[in-house]
Amino acid sequence: MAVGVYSLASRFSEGCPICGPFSGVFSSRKRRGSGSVPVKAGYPSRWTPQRSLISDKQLYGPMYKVGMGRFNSIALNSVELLEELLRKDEKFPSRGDMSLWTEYRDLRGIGYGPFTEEGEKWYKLRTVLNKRMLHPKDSVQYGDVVNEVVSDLIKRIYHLRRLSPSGDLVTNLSNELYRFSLEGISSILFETRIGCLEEEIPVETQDFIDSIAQMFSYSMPVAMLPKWSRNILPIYRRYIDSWEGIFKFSGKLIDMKMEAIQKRVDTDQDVEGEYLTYLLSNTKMTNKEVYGSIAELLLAGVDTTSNTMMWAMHLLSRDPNVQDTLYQEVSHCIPGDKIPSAQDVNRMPYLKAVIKETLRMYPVVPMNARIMVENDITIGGHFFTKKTSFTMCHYAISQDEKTFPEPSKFKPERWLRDGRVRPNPFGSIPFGFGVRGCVGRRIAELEMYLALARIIKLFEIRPDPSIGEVKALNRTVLVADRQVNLHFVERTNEAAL
Ligand code: HEM
Repeated sequence: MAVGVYSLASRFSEGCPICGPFSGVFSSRKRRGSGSVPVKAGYPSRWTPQRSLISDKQLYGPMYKVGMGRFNSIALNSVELLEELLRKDEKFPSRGDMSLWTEYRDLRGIGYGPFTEEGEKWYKLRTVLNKRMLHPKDSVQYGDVVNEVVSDLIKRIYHLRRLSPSGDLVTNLSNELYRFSLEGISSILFETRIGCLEEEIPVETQDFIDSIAQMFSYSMPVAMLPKWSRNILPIYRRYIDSWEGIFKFSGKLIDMKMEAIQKRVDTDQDVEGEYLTYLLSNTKMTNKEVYGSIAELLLAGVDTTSNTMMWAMHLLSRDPNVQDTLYQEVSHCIPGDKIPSAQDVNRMPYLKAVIKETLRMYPVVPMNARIMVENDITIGGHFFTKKTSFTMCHYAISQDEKTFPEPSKFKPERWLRDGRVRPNPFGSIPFGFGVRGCVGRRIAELEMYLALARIIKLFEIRPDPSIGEVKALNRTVLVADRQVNLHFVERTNEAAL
């Protein structure tokens, strides 16, 4: 077995709130007769680490050490090991060191949110945040809000098509879907629209979008550079400025909501509202925690949803049969010009299967991490001391042909509950697992279902052959390696809006 050092820096994006990979040291001891854990050697040649996870498994087996300096981890690359680890998850699971994000919060006295908080405090925070968000019935209440945003997305698709020379092409779909997702999650979290789908994005909203992009792009250099360089190089200042921009924008919207609530309280009126109102009127949460949590929910909820939608449309455009089956289901369940409601989605199993299969082929979070904080642990017959960091190789695991025959084929029917044997549930867990799993799952699914159902009802989506073969890159989330354009060929007319 090869022995050497593997560069984690080229494998992970350390700004990643979900992987939390720059965390901890590991220490393993072999159990009698179990052999040692192989160490992965060499550097990947391109930024396609999710694909190299598949070849790693062939070279090193399902468990191997990856690391650089003090950043080490044990990669788990089989469904069995993944299940074993997650079934032993601790009461307060941890993904690892989040100091890159907590530093700014400490500097400004802002509370931590669900990503950055740990231990019992994290648990208490999640108890409040989960309500009105995590149960499938909770998401139903956001159906109308999401549908309003979907209507604007569809108007925008019509507008962009009209501008294109062929009359039906939408270019740079990722960018359009980013605007849709940010508008969608903001309208739920802030209970207000922020204009991302308008032709001219309002200046404050654009500054906010730029701040998010800046924060992610400066995370990497800030993590890599020594602390003493912060006063000399401008990078750290820019990184801090980006957080200022994020909190300035979200803080202003939260303050406006607080004022509105206060006015109602002062005039003895009932306080009614959606998620932010619920958080602000919840006595278990301080305002500091609301600021921290809303910002982290926003940051987690945009690229994840938008890239998944982009991959779904990309896959559908390349598979007319799947697209047609989806169209048949949607038009049967949603006759005429009716706008699908959150409840209607439950009558569309194929729609749900399309998203599930998209997330299997392109798990937007291709790797995730866990650190056993409290206890030593045995995985696959190997003993690891507490504080060991584990990397869960979701991308490779969901491409394993033992769990998913013909893994590179887009087959939504694998997920149908029509009597067939369904795959091992740990084979594809795009939203994570257990109490630390994704809090926004139901919201994300609702947004994707409602948008996709309406788009497919109105348009046949076709690929743009000029862009060539689209590959996935790991940039914290799985993104396309090029600009994706799609033809939206109209099935009916604009009156269906
Ligand atoms: C397709 C869309 C999405 C995918 C695939 C996704 C995936 C994930 C994954 C894999 C995790 C880590 C779970 C774990 O460690 O077990 C996570 C955590 C999280 N997600 Fe999502 N997510 C999506 C959308 C959203 C949305 C829309 C929101 C906000 C409303 C959101 C908020 C969060 C938060 C706050 C966490 C951290 C939870 C914690 O540490 O307690 N996500 N997500």
